[in-house]
Amino acid sequence: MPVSNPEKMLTREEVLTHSSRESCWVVINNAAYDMTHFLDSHPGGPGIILKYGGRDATAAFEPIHPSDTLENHLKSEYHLGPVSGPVPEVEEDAKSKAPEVTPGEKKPTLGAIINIRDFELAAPKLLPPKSFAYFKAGAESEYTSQWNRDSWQAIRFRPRVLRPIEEIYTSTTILGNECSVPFFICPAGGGKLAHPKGEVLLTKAAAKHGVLHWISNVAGCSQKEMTAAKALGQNQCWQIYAMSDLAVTEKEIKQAVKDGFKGFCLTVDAIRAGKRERDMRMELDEDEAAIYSEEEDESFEKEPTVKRGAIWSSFDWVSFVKWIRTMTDLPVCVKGIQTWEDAKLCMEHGVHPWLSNHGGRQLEGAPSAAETLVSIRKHCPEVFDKCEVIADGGVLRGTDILKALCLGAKGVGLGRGFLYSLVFGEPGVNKAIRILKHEVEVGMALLGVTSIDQLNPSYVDTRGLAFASAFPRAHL
Ligand SMILES: Cc1cc2nc3c(=O)[nH]c(=O)nc-3n(C[C@H](O)[C@H](O)[C@H](O)COP(=O)(O)O)c2cc1C
Repeated sequence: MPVSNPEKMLTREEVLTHSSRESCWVVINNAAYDMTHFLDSHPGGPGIILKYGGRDATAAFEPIHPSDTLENHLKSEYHLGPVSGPVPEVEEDAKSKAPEVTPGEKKPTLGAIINIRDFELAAPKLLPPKSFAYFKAGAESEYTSQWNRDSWQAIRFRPRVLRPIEEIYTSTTILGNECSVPFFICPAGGGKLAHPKGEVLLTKAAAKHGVLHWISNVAGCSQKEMTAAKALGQNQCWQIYAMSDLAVTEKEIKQAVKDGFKGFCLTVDAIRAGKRERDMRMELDEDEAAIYSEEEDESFEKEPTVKRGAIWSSFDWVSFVKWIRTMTDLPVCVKGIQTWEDAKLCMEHGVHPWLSNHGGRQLEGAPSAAETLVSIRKHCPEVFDKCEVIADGGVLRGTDILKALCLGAKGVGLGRGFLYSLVFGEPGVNKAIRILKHEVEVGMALLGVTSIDQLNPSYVDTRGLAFASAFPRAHL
């Protein structure tokens, strides 16, 4: 039962007694919250809240929840009020702590990073294993996330020589937004697992370099914080997971329009959470597991790895477009297009195809964006004229970006690359952008082009893609 007088200062002793399924309170930033009625609605499951029952959960709560989460999702009667003294925290396991430096070992430094893969190699030495696993995880055996990378490599260039190359221009537009480079920051949740300030640092670095930032509606920072972090004239776009409570999503979209966001995408490849086993193993927690007896073990009955609320899965092409067009005339992408047939449907419905398999985190065995680009070119090349095709997945290099552009992509996104760079804060993201821009420039010069609009399919040979796809490399 919620306490009757929310103004009353709660005592530490009182809070400590509410640690069961029947009455579960947690303390966040010195205020107590009654979670009892929210336990079964929590997207991450009840176990994790019960673990913090009667305890201070601030350290576990803050990295994964926007600052307005409690205000938005927990009824005000369950906001119990301030607690008079410190409440004990739960001792975190080693998987939740940043690794200690062993004698003789050096922590990776930003100065030593020379490519995007270096950020990935540095991240597990700086991040708690759970956080790294969340970023790195792909679905099931992770061959799709690996295949995303391999498929860019399977494409070869056809460089042209003896062309005068003086200045190189990397600027372009993506959905009408001026961008200094043809790559952008993909929407991704979990930024605060990389850095306490989270996605606001991504947006600051993006502003500094004229890079488009596409912000996730399940980012660790709230919509308000992301808007506040926006520089004057900066282009930000908003990614939508249509949540099962559509009214919440509608409110966000309307707010994003008001706040001057420049475009939207609906992510459609995640109506269920992919089975990310790397992540699941990290989440296995003996304390949580002990809360249930063997008979009560309900794992695999519900979504096992979901970290967000349930998704509205009843849209079809017509109802989605009708719905979004009641709220905005801005450019809209459908993120998660994996076949030429669906790319064509995007064209027919006046939206843009975003070729993505969610970084291999959703359907194991899904095609890479490189493959989908090739099949659109073969079956319905008119899509490239009528729409702006966006691509992401497995991009590590400026040359990967150029290959996608040669095949018709207008903008190329990176998810993990920027999350790993965020481990070094804003300077890390700045460096990632500079590295990619440098690689794009060098690649363009060596290909024999001086501006992005000169890139076309004659600069690539995609024959190797079909052979390479026959031999995927699984990692788990
Ligand atoms: C940790 C993580 C969180 C992500 N969160 C979202 C998200 O909230 N919304 C979304 O549309 N895509 C999300 N994605 C997918 C990315 O937008 C993008 O499609 C993918 O990361 C591209 O592949 P890459 O990581 O190999 O670059 C996420 C990806 C990662 C790795």
